[in-house]
Amino acid sequence: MKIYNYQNLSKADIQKLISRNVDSGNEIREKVQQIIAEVKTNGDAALKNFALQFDKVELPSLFIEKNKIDQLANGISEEVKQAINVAYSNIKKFHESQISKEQKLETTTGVTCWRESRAIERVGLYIPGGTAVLPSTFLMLGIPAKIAGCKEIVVCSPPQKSGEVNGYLAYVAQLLEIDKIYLVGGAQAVAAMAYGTESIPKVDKIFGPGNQYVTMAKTLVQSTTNTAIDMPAGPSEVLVIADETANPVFVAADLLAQCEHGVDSQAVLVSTSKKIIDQTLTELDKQLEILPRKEIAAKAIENSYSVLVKDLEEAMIFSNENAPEHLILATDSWKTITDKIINAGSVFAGNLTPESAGDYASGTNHTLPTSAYARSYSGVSLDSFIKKITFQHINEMGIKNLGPTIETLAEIEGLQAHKNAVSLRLAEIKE
Ligand SMILES: NC(=O)c1ccc[n+]([C@@H]2O[C@H](COP(=O)([O-])OP(=O)(O)OC[C@H]3O[C@@H](n4cnc5c(N)ncnc54)[C@H](O)[C@@H]3O)[C@@H](O)[C@H]2O)c1
Ligand SMILES: N[C@H](CO)Cc1c[nH]c[nH+]1
Ligand SMILES: [Zn+2]
Repeated sequence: MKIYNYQNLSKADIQKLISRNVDSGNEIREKVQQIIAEVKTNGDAALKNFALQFDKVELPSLFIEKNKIDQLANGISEEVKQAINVAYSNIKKFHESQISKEQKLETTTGVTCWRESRAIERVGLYIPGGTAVLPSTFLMLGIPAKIAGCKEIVVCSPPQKSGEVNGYLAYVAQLLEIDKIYLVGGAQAVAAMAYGTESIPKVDKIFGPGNQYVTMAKTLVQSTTNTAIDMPAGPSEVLVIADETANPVFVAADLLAQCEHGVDSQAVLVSTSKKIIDQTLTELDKQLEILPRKEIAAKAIENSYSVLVKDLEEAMIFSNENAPEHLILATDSWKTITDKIINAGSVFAGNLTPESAGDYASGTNHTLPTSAYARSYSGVSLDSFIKKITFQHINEMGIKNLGPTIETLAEIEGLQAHKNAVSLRLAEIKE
């Protein structure tokens, strides 16, 4: 892992360092465009062909239903069920706490404005399953969708070699009372949910993380269909800010946790202490050696780097530029810097707070913006599954009070019909 000294970095160097997963040759875009076009034209048949091509599975059916889900879920151990139940309960508590009702407001006497929430009716959840199947993602997307009250929840996940999903995903489906899972992965799953096929219903919004193909597909379909997306949530990344109070063993473990997701993941260590950087790098090599996903993590470490800074303030400046998906504050002084955080998907504060807690079970959502999109996007929450509709009611006093203002503004915009809509009411009231 390369070490940079912040003092020696030019603005251009920093921009280069913080850019990640850029499809500069447009290779991913072009491939995904072809996949989308194929699904649009050939529907289910294309999905079966892609399952064969990418997942190496011949699928007699593109989905499994309740009987099969129950059978697969029954095959998992009580211990795992218990762990999933704890995660389910914490995620549910945290997302239920996001339910809110806004007050009605009288902006001018007789003019009342308010907002009401409505669930997005048809949502599509993408559960990654390429290099690792992620039942935790099913919890992270399914729980807020259920709390919001979405009417139709379409779930897609790549078929496993068995031609099914694994028992852990099936158990989560049971908990969420979801009776169907589509065995479709990658860009083709996103295309299917955006355009609809013979088997897969078109949805209003697609949620979920995925590799660069999935993320590109989401970005493309949101500009070519009326299907929205949660955010670009691509290859996992982490930035750790560590001072001399950090524990290099924990820091190395946190860096590797995101690196093991995929070869295109990235881990960044920003430290005020050269000693901590050196100790972390030594520890990184040690821990990497015994990881089952060593090859994947080692590749991701090639995309990773560390930066030596003069103090925590400088560390925060770099971190805000980077806008990481996950930001770990490996310092006992974390309380002194939280208000300086401007861009981050999710923050893990203090030396005993591993990022894995948020990945699985503390309650916060792990579906988060990557590739610096944390500058403008929030992670998934209950709000992601809800639209807020504005309402207004104007009574006689209200139209008398506000009418002349509207008439003047309509007049300066040269929109006579707008003005008439007020004037005719005012005239009627006077009569
Ligand atoms: N940002 C977040 O919130 C978040 C959360 C969890 C996971 N992730 C990320 O999700 C990703 C999951 O990736 P994954 O690959 O394991 O699973 P995935 O489900 O995203 O992708 C697997 C699918 O990709 C398609 N695919 C594979 N190779 C292809 C190729 N050469 N051309 C076209 N399509 C191809 C196949 O259809 C396959 O089914 C990881 O990068 C992980 O870091 C991100
Ligand atoms: N770290 C991932 C988000 O980038 C989420 C995840 C799922 N399972 C383990 N981790
Ligand atoms: Zn993770």
